[in-house]
Amino acid sequence: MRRITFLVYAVLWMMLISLSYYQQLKDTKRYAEDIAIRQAAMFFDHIVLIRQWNSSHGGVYAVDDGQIRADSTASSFVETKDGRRLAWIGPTQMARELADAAKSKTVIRFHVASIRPSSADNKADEWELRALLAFRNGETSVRGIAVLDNQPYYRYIAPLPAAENCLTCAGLDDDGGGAISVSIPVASIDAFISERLRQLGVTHGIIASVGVIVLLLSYLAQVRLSKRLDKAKSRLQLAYLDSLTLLPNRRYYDAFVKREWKRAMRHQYPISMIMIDIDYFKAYNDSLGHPEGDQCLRQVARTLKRFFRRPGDLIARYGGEEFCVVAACDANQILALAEILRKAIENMRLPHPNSKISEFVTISLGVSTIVPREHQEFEQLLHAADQALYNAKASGRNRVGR
Ligand SMILES: Nc1nc2c(ncn2[C@@H]2O[C@H](COP(=O)(O)OP(=O)(O)OP(=O)(O)O)[C@@H](O)[C@H]2O)c(=O)[nH]1
Repeated sequence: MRRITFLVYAVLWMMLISLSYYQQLKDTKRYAEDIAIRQAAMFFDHIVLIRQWNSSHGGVYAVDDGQIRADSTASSFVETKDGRRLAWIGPTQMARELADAAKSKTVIRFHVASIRPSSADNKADEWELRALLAFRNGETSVRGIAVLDNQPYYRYIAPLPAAENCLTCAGLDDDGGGAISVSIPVASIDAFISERLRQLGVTHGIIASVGVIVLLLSYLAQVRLSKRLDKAKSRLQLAYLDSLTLLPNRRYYDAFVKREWKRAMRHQYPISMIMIDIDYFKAYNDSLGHPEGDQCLRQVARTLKRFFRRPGDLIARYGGEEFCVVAACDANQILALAEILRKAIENMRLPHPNSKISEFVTISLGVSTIVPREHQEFEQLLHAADQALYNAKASGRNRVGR
């Protein structure tokens, strides 16, 4: 894993965790809102039940302790034989009383709201008014978040059941088009879910950190592994590559030629070799110096290497200023290849001040081809190529010998 890959994975992981955190946060808040609204709806049902009970008894009388805000008309009060004063309380007034009690004793608010209120207490606020109008358009309940006394509240409102409205129309008290709204402070629900939100944050933080640590550890392990591999590779290269020309070395050549020899013997196809020697290289070194000689070897190697791309072919540095080619091809093909190599070096036009045959660096080549038989050894191929090289040198250099 490269550093950029690690960073991309880490960023993706963090994005995934953030997305999950955001989604769960949203779900939890929506769930809390659902619970609050459900609670409000249950509250609504209770109030309706109490109103219906009151209404079904044609209102109730309670001892007038001076706290009850009964209708102030004289007919709203009666006196018992024992001299106690009783106040008459209708369903709407009863709801008001309960609303006052809830306000002073709980965080929940409820309100009997009406478009045509029988008292100022029942006047709908802006949010309720919109809901009351929505009921006229067929809505059965309205929920939402709205500000009440400078505080956000989950709010639920539903119309009073038609039967009860009808009873109120009959004269118990008059809240035509009435509804009851129940409001629960957002803060009370937030307090309820804050622990869950904290847990969500901690869990996601832990999962995110563990993921990043695992990624980091696997990245570091991979870095260590690739360092080891690089070391092993360079050790292997040192063992099988010639450090000057970067061509395979003599050790690699030995293993390669033995393997190819056996394969050629098994399948009975020809195996060929070219021995290559730079002409008058001692004179080159003597005139231009050893470092220039090294440079010349590198350039010759680079040029020769261009012609060897097939996996079955090999060019190696045999030693000193000698190179060796092994190829799975016949005598004509190896002869043609050798001639191509000779020309390629000549065409480099690398100045050779002390050569007796050219002003440029040239090579002599010896080729040999054998279809290996059981009793033969691969050295025969080498000896034949050596002999051919000797012939090329003897007959004037810068040529291919056979
Ligand atoms: N600069 C340099 N020279 C090398 C290296 N390896 C071998 N030589 C030189 O190559 C020269 C080979 O000389 P000889 O074997 O006499 O052959 P030659 O001078 O090329 O003569 P012919 O092959 O007969 O044309 C020697 O002087 C070696 O020192 C090397 O790695 N770098």
